[in-house]
Amino acid sequence: MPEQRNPSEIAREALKRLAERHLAPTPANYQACYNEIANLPNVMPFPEPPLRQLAAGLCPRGEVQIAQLSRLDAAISGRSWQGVQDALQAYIAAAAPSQGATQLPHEVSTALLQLFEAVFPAFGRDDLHFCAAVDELLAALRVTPCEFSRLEVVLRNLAGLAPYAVAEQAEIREALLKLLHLIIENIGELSLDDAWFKGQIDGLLAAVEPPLTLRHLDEMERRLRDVMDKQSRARARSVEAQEEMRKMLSAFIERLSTMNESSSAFQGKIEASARQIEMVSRLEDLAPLLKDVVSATQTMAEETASSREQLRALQDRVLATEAELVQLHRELDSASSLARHDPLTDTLNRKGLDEALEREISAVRRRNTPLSLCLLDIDNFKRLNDRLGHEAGDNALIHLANVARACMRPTDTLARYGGEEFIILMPDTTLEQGVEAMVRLQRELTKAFFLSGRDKVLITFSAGVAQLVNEERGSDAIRRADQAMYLAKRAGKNRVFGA
Ligand SMILES: Nc1nc2c(ncn2[C@@H]2O[C@H](COP(=O)(O)OP(=O)(O)OP(=O)(O)O)[C@@H](O)[C@H]2O)c(=O)[nH]1
Repeated sequence: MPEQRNPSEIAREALKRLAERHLAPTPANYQACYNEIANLPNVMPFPEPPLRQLAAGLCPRGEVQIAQLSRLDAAISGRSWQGVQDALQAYIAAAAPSQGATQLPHEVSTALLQLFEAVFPAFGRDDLHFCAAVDELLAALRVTPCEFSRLEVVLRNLAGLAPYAVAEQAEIREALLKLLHLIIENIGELSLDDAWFKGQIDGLLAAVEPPLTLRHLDEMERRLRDVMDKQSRARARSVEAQEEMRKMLSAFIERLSTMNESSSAFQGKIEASARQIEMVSRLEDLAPLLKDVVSATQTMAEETASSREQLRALQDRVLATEAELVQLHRELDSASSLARHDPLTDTLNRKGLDEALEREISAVRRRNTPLSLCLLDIDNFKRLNDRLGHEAGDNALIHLANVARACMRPTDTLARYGGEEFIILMPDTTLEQGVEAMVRLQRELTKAFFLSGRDKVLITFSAGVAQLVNEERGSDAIRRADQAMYLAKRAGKNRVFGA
């Protein structure tokens, strides 16, 4: 039977053993020596505090690691070594894929799934093989865990089909554009006699040239609507006018035939009376015959007068309809003012600007990007008009619009706001960038002289630029730009001020 020793002796002995073995005097080492001397099983105390410290130092990435960390917490609380070991192994396995890993981390497969689900609808569902391969890929990504080997197979399959699907989409786009060209040209052919139509059609054809942006397409749709609107109004009115003319013509013909009938009846009556007169021998027999002739002549004269009257009324109506048609043509020709384009400079007019501004504002609010707008006013334009004539003034406006168009971004919009005032909408542009863009336009204008006959004329402008602020209405931003432009004029003209 082993000798029973008291705890204070064991404690002293344990201290001596620590010193003999040159062990660090930690509680764990002391406990181990004590147990050894006392013949107790050497149970390691559960190191909860350091394990908690370790757990607190871990930075989990992704749902799997977060789950394993709470498993580790639970294992520490339950003082389970096995639990701690399992949780740590799983935590490490869920880290970024190392060489030899066979599964895609969950967060990566989820992100890929979201990306592909957003991108693939753009390819349409025309190509059945491609669609099947896409569905396979999405299904593989939806499986948790997502195996690399499976993913590789479906990706290879999809990569083989993708170039054909992309090429097909490009071909479809090109074919649609060709079709659109054809339709527009055809509309143009039908309306070649009208200069307004011709201008709109040319604009439309220019708009369908690549690069094709949503703005281009939107612009094209609006122009096409103008053309269609004008055509349908013209067609409706000319059908009506034709109908009126047709009715008038048939009334005219009817009238002529009645006149003809009554004059043949008159002729017959006169001839009969003449024969009877030849046969008459007594004067008293002649009197009633003459009376008949006089009354037939009177009736004829009355009918002729009324026919003349009716024909004159008909003629007046024809003339009125003709005048109405001329007026209609005039109205239709000025329809461009109702449309969205300024006929002189081919920039947007006020109506077009309002629509474009609304469109841009809702786009910047959706995308949370900046929008700047510039109001520019040509300097001393009255003097230019007075010196060189109104036509030269018009050409100067066209020149400015052309130079502005050439140095603006394709996404910018140019509109004629008033006589010699223009507005430029600049999406994705801050106030600073907007001011820079306008200074650039000023520089371009000094290089691109306006030629009036043989005179080189330098056109300058003053401008105010405003960046749309939160919830601000377009009209308020224009007002701010206008005030800044006014200050630029006051400061000596040929300047750009930010609002
Ligand atoms: N040729 C031409 N002139 C126009 C047109 N629209 C407006 N104008 C003229 O532009 C001139 C503008 O004159 P003002 O408003 O005094 O401005 P300004 O002479 O440019 O003077 P500042 O703005 O102070 O530099 C007027 O004479 C208008 O008749 C147009 O379509 N064609």
